[in-house]
Amino acid sequence: MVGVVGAKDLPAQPSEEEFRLALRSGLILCYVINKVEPGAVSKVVEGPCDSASVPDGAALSIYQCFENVRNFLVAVEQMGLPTFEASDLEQGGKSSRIVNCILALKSYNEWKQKGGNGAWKFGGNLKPVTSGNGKNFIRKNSEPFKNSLSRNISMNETSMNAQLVETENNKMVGLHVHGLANAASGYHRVLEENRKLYNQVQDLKGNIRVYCRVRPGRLNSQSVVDNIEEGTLTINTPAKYGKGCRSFNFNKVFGPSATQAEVFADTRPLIRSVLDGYNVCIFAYGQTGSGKTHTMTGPKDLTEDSQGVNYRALSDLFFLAQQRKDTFEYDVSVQMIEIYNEQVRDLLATEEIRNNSQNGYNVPDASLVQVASMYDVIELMNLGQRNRAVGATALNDRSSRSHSCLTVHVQGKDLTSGNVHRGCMHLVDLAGSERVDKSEVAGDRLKEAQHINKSLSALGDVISSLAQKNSHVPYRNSKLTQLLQDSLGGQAKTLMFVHISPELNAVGETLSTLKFAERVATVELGAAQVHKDSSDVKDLKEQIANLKASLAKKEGDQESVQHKVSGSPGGKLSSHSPPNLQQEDSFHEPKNRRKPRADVGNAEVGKKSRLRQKTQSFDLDELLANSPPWPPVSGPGEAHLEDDRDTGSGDWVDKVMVNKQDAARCWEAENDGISDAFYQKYVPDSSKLYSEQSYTIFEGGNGFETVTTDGVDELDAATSDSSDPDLLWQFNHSKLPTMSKLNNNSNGKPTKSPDLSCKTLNPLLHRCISILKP
Ligand SMILES: Nc1ncnc2c1ncn2[C@@H]1O[C@H](COP(=O)(O)OP(=O)(O)OP(=O)(O)O)[C@@H](O)[C@H]1O
Repeated sequence: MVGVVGAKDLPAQPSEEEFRLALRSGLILCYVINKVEPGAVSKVVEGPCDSASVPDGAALSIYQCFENVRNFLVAVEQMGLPTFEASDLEQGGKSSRIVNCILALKSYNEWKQKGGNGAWKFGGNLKPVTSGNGKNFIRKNSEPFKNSLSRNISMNETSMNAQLVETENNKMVGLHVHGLANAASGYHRVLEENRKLYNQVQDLKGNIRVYCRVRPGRLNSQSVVDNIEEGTLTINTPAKYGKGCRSFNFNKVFGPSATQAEVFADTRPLIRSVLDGYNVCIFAYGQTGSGKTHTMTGPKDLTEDSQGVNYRALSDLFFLAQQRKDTFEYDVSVQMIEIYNEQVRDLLATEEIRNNSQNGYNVPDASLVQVASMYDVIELMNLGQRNRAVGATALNDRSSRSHSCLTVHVQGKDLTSGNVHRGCMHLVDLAGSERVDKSEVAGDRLKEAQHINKSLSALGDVISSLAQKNSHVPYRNSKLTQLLQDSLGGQAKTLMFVHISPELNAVGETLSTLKFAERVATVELGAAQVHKDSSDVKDLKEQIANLKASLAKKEGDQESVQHKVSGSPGGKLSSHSPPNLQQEDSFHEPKNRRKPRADVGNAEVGKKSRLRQKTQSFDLDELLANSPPWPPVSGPGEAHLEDDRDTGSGDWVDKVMVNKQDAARCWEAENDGISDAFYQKYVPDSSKLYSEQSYTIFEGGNGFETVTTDGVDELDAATSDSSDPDLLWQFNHSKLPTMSKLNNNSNGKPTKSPDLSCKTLNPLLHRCISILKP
C-alpha cells in the first residue's frame, strides 16, 4: 500500500531533483518500496543527495537494506544515524524486514523534523512475527496489529500526501533558490573578473601583492573573524578597539580551512616568473604563532600534503625547468641564511659557524649550493631548518627566533638564441612580532624578541617611506630591511603572506598586523623587469675581455721599459698612475673568485652525493648582490630612486646602499675606528662625499678614488649598468673580502680589498682605450 502511494505520485524515473525532494520529505520510502528492482534506484543514488534531513547516501542504504538488514544497520551507522536493535528488524521475512527498515527510517525522519532533540530511538511499533512476503505478513497478523498497521499506513499516507503538497512548494522554492543561486554566481563571476583586472593593474604598477591567511582557531577560543570572502576579511572588533566590524581588502584571503595546496596555487605564477628572469620575493609576516612557518615550510611532521610554499615553489621550479628542457637549460642553486639578533648566519654550513664574535657585524661565509632535484632541496632545507634558531615561548612552543631566507638563484640559457635569463627568489619566513609581556620571555629570549621587534619596526618604517614615496628610504636601519631592499625597492615581484591568529585575545596584534598589511599593499614597486643577458652583451663582454688582456700586456710592456729606464719599481709611469689603479692594474681575478654562473654547471645531477657546496666570500651585501646584480635603473615615480641617485644609481651601489647619509656614517665609522665590516668595504672619498655627481669607489691601498659621471661614453653605458651582469657578478664576488678573512686578519684590522664595481670599471675602460689608442 505504501508502495501504491509512491507509484502514483512519483515518476518512474525521477530526476535527481525530484529524488532529492522526495528524500527530504520522506516520500522516498514509498518510492523505494515501489522501485525495489535494482537499477532504478542505484542510478539516482549516484546523484547528489544533499538532503537536510536524510544524509547523503541514504538512498543507497535503503536500497541495501532490501538485501540485508545488517547492511542497512551498517549504512545507518555510517550515515551517523543512531543505531537501534538489530533484533527489531531482523525478524520475519524479507518484506517484514523491509517494512521495519522503512519504518525505522521514517521514524528517524519524523524525529529529525521535530527538531531532532535528544537521542533518537526507533519509534516503530510494528512487531514482525512471521516469515513470508509482505502480503502474508499483513494478512496473517492479529487484528490489533493489523489495525495498528493500517493506522500507521493511513497516517503515513496522509502525511505523505501532505508532504507531496510540501514537495510542490519545495519545488517552487527550489526553483526560486536556483534562480537566486544563478544570479549570485553571475555576481561572483563579475566580482572575480573585477578582482583579476584589479590585480592586473596592480601588477602593472608593481604593487606588492598581499595574501592574508587566517590560522585555525585554538580550541575553546572565541574567533574575531566575522567573514571571509575572496579578498575581504571582516573582523569583529571588541569595544576596546571601537566596537563593530572592520573590513580589510587584500589580493586574496585564505580562511582557516585553506589547504597548503590552495594557498600555493595563487603563488604559482611567480615561480614561472623566476624562470623567466624576474626577481621574486615571497615573505611571511605576522604575529608570533600565527602560522608563518606553517605557510612557508609546513608543520613539524611534514607530509607531501602539508609541505609549505618553499618546497612547493622549488618543486614547481624543477617541474617547469624540466618542461622547458628542450628550449632552456637551467642552473639552480640555493642559499639559506638567517638573521638572528642582527647577525647574518649561514644555515647551510655543515660546520658549526655560529658567530660568537663580539664586534657586531660578523657574517660567516654563506654556502651557495647547486641543486638538481627536489631531493637535493629537501635535504638542504632540512639542514637549514635544523640550524635555525628556534625557541619556545608562551605563545608558540616552536617559535622561530630569527628571520630566515631561502634564496634560489636560477640561470636559464635559451638554447636557441643564447640569451641568458637570471632570476632570483627570496623566500623569507620572518620571525614573529610579539608582545614580550604576553610571550613571557626573559633573558636571551627577551633579547631576541627585542631584536625581532626592532627589525620589524624598521621594516614598518621602510614600508611607510615607500608608501609615502619619500625621498629617503631607511633601508639601512636593520639587516632585515637591507636583505629585503631589492624586493621592496627594486623591480622584483613581491608577495607578502600576512598571517593572523583568529583568537579574541590576539585581536590587538591582529588589527595592527592587518593595518600594516594594507599599507604594504599600497606600495608600488614599478613594473618588474626581466633580467636578460642578450647576445649583444655577450659580444661586449668579449670585447672587454680582449681589452683587458691587451691592457695588461701593454702595461706589462711599458712597465718593463720603465724599469729599464728608471731602474726602480717606482718608475715614472707608475708613480704618475692613479694610486688605486696601480693596485688594480691588470684586473687579475683572485683565485677564489666566484665563477660566472654559466660555468657552474648544469642541472643534471640528481643524487645526494653530488650536491656541491661552495663556500665563498659572503656577507649581506653579497647576499643581496647574489640576486641578479643589475636591476636596471628604476622606473619613474619610485621613491627608492632618490636613494639610488644619491649613490649614483648604479645597481651594485644601490645594493650596498651607500647614500650620502650612509656614506657619512661610513666615514665616521671609519674614522672612529669602528669595526664594521659593512662600512669598511665601502669607504667614501671624504672630499667628494657630498658632490652631486660623484661616485665613490674603493680604497686601493694608497687612498681613495672618486669617479665622476661626467663624460660617460657609450662604452661606459654598455658596461656600467644592467647590461653587464657577469662582470658585475665576478667583480662583486671576487674582490670583496670574506668576512672570515677580515676576522682572521692578524693585526685585527680588516683588510680593505681593492674593489671593482661597475663604477670602477668605467675609468679603467677609459684607460684601456686611451692606452690602446695609437
Ligand atoms: N593553517 C594552519 N593549519 C594548521 N595548523 C596551523 C596553521 N597555521 C599554523 N598552524 C599551527 O600553529 C602553530 C604555530 O604556527 P607557526 O609555528 O607556523 O607560527 P609562526 O607564525 O611561524 O610563529 P613564530 O613567529 O613564533 O615562529 C604550529 O603548531 C602550526 O603547525
